[in-house]
Formats: sequence, structure tokens, C-alpha cells
Amino acid sequence: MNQLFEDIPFVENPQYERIINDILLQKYSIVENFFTPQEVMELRQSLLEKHEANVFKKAAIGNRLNEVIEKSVRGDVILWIDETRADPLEAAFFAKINSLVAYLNKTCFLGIAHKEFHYALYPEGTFYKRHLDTFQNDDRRKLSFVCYLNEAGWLPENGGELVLYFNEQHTETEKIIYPFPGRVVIFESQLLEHEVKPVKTERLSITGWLKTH
Ligand SMILES: O=C(O)CCC(=O)C(=O)O
Ligand SMILES: [Fe+2]
Repeated sequence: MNQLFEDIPFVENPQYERIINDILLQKYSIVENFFTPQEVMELRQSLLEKHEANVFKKAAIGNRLNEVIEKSVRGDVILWIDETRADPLEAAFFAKINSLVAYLNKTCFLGIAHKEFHYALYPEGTFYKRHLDTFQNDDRRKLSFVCYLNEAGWLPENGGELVLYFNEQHTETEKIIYPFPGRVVIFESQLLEHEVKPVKTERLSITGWLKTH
């Protein structure tokens, strides 16, 4: 028989299945072991080295053609990561992201075709006021992805918690998420307003978006 499609065996991935179920049920998912502790530690070192080399920029609001730096809205500094020029560590980071994206596209027909990721550092005293990620004038953003790179022993008192807001039947509820090292949060970019509460100790992360077309 003439086979049109290759028989690529589909292997169910329990971690990805849990992420998909979480997002379908509650619009977000929290994963504690998406990256290994070693990867998290090395990504933190990489972030800190690049930050010391003064290549981070003040994060802006608005789209990329019309950026405004507004410290009353967000005070973090960021560095976009270019996948085509990724070092081995960043390449390993993107390999895991790409594996998740391939799975999502295959099982959920999400049509993720692009992605953008940046390192982020929130100096003490900074925050990111409540917003929707599509407020960057980019409705191609489907899923927001944050991985926290703080040191082991991060305490809730350090501030910088991510708060997700839910509006159901005219009642607002919130979910508070502490930026513990290695924790990954994935949520629906177009549906969930969220904010980063004021940071009392420098807060490190990689944030990105999985986008259509
Ligand atoms: O760092 C976080 O917890 C969220 C960051 C965020 O909301 C953003 O960069 O759009
Ligand atoms: Fe955001």
C-alpha cells in the first residue's frame, strides 16, 4: 500500500498532558520540574553575566514599533534571546520549548508557529502593574510562559509574586504564584490579566510567548 504518512509513533507525555488539562480547565498550569535544577542554575548564571555586561534594556510597553518606557507600569529590565544565536545552554532551553510546542500543535491543533523569549530582571522596588499580554498589540500571542530563575531558598516575603486574575460570573478571584526557582507558569495570554507585585529582592526569570502565524 502506498503510505502517504510516515508512521511516527505518538508517545503520550504525562507532563505535557497535565499542562494541557490544566490550561483547558483553569487557563493556567504550574510546572515545578520543566527544567532540571542544573539548567535553572546555569540559566541564572547566564542571566546574571549578561546583566553585568550591561546588555539589558529597560522593558517597554506597547508594541515593538511603538515602545514607551513607563516605570509606573513596569520596572523590569530585559534581554531578548535570539534562538538563531543561542549558546548551548539557551539551545537546550529552546529544545524543551520546541518539544512542548510540537506536542501542543499535534494534540491541540494550536498552530503555534512563532515564539519570543527574553530574560527579565526586576530590581528591588519594581513591579509590573496588572495587564493582559496582548496589550502589546499582538493578538498572535496564545500562551505566556514564565520560568523563574531565583536562588534556592526564595521566600514569599521577597515579594514579586505573580497574581493571575479570574472573572467568572461577575466575581473576581485571584491566584497568587510565588516565583520559586525552577517553577514554570504557562497561561492563556489573551484571557488572563495578571501582575507582578512589588519586588523586595532582585527577581530573575525568562518570559516568553508562543504565537500563531
Ligand atoms: O514574571 C512574571 O511573573 C510575569 C511577567 C509578565 O507578566 C510579563 O512579562 O508580561
Ligand atoms: Fe505579562
